[in-house]
Amino acid sequence: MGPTDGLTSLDDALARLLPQAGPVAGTETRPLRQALGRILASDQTVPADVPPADNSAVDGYAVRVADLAGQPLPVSQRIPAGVAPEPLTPGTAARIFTGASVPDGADAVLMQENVSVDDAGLQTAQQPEIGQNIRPRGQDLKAGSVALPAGTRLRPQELGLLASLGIAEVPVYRPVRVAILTTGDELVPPGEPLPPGKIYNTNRFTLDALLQQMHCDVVDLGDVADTREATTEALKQASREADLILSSGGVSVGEEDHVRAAMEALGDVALWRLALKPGKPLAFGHVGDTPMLGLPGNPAAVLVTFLVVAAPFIRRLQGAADRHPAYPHLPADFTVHRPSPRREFVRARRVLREGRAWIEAHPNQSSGMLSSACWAEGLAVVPEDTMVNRGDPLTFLSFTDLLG
Ligand SMILES: Nc1nc2c(c(=O)[nH]1)N[C@H]1C(S)=C(S)[C@@H](COP(=O)(O)OP(=O)(O)OC[C@H]3O[C@@H](n4cnc5c(N)ncnc54)[C@H](O)[C@@H]3O)O[C@H]1N2
Ligand code: MOO
Repeated sequence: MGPTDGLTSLDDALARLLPQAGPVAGTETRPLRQALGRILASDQTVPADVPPADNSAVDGYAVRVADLAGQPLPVSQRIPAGVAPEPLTPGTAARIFTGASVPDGADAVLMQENVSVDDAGLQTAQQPEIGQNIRPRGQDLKAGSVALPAGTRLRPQELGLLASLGIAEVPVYRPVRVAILTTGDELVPPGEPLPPGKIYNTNRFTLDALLQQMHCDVVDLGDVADTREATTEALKQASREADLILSSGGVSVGEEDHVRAAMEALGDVALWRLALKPGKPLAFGHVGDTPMLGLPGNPAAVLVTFLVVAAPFIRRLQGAADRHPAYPHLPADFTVHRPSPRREFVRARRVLREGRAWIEAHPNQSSGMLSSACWAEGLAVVPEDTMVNRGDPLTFLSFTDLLG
């Protein structure tokens, strides 16, 4: 078999994999301050109009527009924010402040910069429209409507919106538990001396941090020796404790690559080898009933396969609604002369040149290299079997977009 024969396209792989991930069973109620990043488990309806009353958008004077024919208008009341006003006495104006309730009978608010006020009352040359500078009751949200549907990820603005409804705690899905195991006899934990032939374990830290950013609970099974027995034991433990298992390394074709064989023996390997660069040897299957993604060992392949395969899978386990973001297409400031049958995710960043944004690719795309991922702010997508000339538009996925 040639190096690209029998590879599954990324789109086919995702189409097979994602429907297998449904929301985890189990919800919990969280106070707003402890709900950041979590996924709403039920629709949140609006209990009462927001804002609850017509209120002023400016500091100034509330008037009835028709009364302006009889200027000057005496100032009959003062309405700071937080006070319930009296109805506006006909033929008068009310001093009012931003956010304060507009009195019944008033139909516009004049900015204080546009009026003069003396002992006789208020005068203005303005001809306000009806409703000017009034934020109407229910402008933000109407009672009974759905403010946020189930499946919404709670960002700072959603938490603020829930507070504006008077909601103090929300039902959210429980965190997804993801087990990580890193395999390889060459691995040494950082902080220890490095004997000849060894390298520091990189992927354990990248994966742990990616999962933290996705608000998952991490079950860290640590470094697993390159033996069938150790791998089997670790996978069994992972399947008992986690909703998803992520491993790094040991999925390629060498005889030291035990992960795929152990996975097959304990469950199944439904998919192996994707038309993806980096990340070709990725394996998907199950250990018992627990889904598992066996990511390749190369550190940049771990990052890319997590972002493009594991992250969408995790979002579904979390109960997050599907997203269909329109990613920007930007001209490439690089070339690809040799088309590849694997879709390539190129470590890249945006640069301003000639008055517009271009995608600059790191010159070294080795999948063993993380320094290019640190230089980058995202991934440019080079489609399968495609040459790239300078200026050709490519999709740019920022790391932030991919983790959202
Ligand atoms: N004959 C073939 N060899 C390889 C193929 C192939 O198709 N035929 N594919 C290559 C590709 S592409 C990749 S990617 C790697 C993936 O192999 P594995 O997933 O089995 O990973 P390992 O062999 O265990 O490790 C690969 C590489 O990554 C380093 N590594 C592993 N874990 C860590 C870690 N936690 N921290 C830092 N670095 C790690 C490991 O030392 C290796 O250098 O296979 C190619 N070979
Ligand atoms: O698919 Mo591998 O991840 O290129 O190095």
